[in-house]
Amino acid sequence: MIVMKNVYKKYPNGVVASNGIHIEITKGEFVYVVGPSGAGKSTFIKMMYREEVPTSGTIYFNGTDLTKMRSKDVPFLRRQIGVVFQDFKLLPKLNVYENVAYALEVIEETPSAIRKKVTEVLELVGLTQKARMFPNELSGGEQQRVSIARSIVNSPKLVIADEPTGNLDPDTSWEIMKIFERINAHGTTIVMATHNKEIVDTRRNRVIQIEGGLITRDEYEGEYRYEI
Ligand SMILES: Nc1ncnc2c1ncn2[C@@H]1O[C@H](COP(=O)(O)OP(=O)(O)OP(=O)(O)O)[C@@H](O)[C@H]1O
Repeated sequence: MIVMKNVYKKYPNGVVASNGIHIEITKGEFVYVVGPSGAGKSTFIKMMYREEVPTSGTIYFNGTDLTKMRSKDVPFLRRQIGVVFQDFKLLPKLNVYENVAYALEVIEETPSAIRKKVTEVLELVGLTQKARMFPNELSGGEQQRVSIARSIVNSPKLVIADEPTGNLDPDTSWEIMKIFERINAHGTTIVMATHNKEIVDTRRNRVIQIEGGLITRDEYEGEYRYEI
């Protein structure tokens, strides 16, 4: 699904955030990305949905070379990838239903298809009863569930999450984790950057560790451990 070959990324300020990354992530995998702050985790995952472009090297997403992709084709790529952030990034003036529906309206789905899909994903994340509420009326965990619903409403092949439990208490983090596991069980690939040791050590999955812009560990059913 994702293949990175010799990916190097230097920001304009001279910081090298990827220093020769090789990786392959296969359809259906659940992958944690761990490593110390500033290691290059966000840069690594931003390059997967072309939020950042490498300085050199190649990145394939389902056979398409993202480094050669024209800007006009980027929206098409984004429809195949759902993204979840630590700070939710919901639209404050839209209610739960509208926040999720928005992702489909921009791609001009029919109203009946939108209703069907939004209803389904709100059910999946357990927010059917809160569909008419606004983001500021929701708890952090509920807001994150809206943002997950929004990320999957297009039925993406890949969901990328950057510290999705970073702002949540431990119990709520577990609920969010279960939702990601449910999505993964449907065959969707999940790539999740996280600092949550408890989750990584309890729900064992592939662990890719990044330090200083390099992959320093890649283990199946790995632990969280890294030296700070
Ligand atoms: N847009 C940018 N411009 C310049 N430097 C950047 C930019 N984004 C990130 N960096 C730098 O690149 C390095 C890697 O950053 P990145 O955000 O990828 O790390 P991270 O592992 O996700 O960190 P954290 O766990 O703190 O989120 C850091 O030194 C950071 O300051």
